[in-house]
Amino acid sequence: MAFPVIKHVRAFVVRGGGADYHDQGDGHWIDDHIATPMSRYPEYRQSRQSFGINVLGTLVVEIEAADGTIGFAVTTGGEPAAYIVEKHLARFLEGRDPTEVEKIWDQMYFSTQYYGRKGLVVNAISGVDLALYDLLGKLRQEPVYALLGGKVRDELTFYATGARPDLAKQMGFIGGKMPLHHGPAEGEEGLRKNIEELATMRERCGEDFWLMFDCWMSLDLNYATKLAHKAHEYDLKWIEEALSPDDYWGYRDLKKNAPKGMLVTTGEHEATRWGFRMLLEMECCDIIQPDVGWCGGVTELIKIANLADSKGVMMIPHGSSVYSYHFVITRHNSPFAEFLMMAPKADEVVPMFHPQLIGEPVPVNGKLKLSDAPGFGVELNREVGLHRPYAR
Ligand SMILES: C[C@H](O)[C@H](O)[C@@H](O)[C@@H](O)C(=O)O
Ligand SMILES: [Mg+2]
Repeated sequence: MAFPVIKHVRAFVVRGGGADYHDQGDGHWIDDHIATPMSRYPEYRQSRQSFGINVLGTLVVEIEAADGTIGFAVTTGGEPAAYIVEKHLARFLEGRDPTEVEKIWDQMYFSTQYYGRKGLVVNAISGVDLALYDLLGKLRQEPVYALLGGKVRDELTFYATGARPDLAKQMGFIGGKMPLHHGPAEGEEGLRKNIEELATMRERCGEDFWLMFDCWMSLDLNYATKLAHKAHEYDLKWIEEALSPDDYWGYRDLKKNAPKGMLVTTGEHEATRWGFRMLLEMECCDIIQPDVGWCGGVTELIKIANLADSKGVMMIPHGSSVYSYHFVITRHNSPFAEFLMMAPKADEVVPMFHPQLIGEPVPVNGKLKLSDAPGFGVELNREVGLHRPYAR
């Protein structure tokens, strides 16, 4: 079966929520005194937007085939990522057979290795790779999960990330991951407040509901160890991304220090098979959490997930809407998925990448059956104000 060649690659930017889901309005739980590496500076402690967590905005990648079929994807990256797509990556796609996914990925990665390897450049590569999978699904008239080997279960089961695990339990989620609000700079008082918040949620949620802390890279090994042991009293299921993504040695030690039965997780700011090989071979964590829009896309996540599977480590992608759902449903070592509560008070289920994806599915009672619509099963909302800063 011959496929139409790729004619155009276009990169757009969009502001206001969507794939850059930290780009929210005032009063949102996701920007309310959450501990970060910048919390050591009091002026940057209350709001992550104050230090620029939302500076990039959303990157939209569109890939148009010669027959007019368009695949697209959204991720975090904004104008700098759009520049990389238009000025550097597009040359490896335009005029090419869209089924050459591995060769295209290889050329995108190794042509940018001298200035990329992780972060923004791999976000851009991920956006292109996701758009290519969406295009392939539309050309083959198959959902992406069918391109990845098919479903291993009928539906997805979710935990919820947000400030209100008690409400998440009422909505049918299997667990609630809370943002950690106080880091080492706030001393013993901050540590006490963290534990008090956990104790309150344990009281409201009962014994069996999963509760987790998301520490967003904010801690040091000693603080993380103390937090884990104090939280063990309230049956914290996992402590997430406690340390810097570069501190593989610290994660190795935290996994040894953590109470028996508590999971150590990380990976959302890690990238490529090589980064995750380091986490796995140094035995840094019990669950890896790559974001498919940041780690290299589907093509790279296949390699990452298989590495984890070979070591008996769960791979639960960081919340990335349909882009992770289509992957998770095909993997035995991904038994559940993350859903990020994007309602400002975390009190209702709204589409994670709202308003960018038309037809974006959401869990109902904590579960979701994916449709068999082609590609990732969503369409781009062209009313969101697409801007193409580096049109060619
Ligand atoms: C809730 C966390 O602080 C982040 O905002 C969240 O995006 C990420 O860490 C997650 O695991 O969902
Ligand atoms: Mg996280």
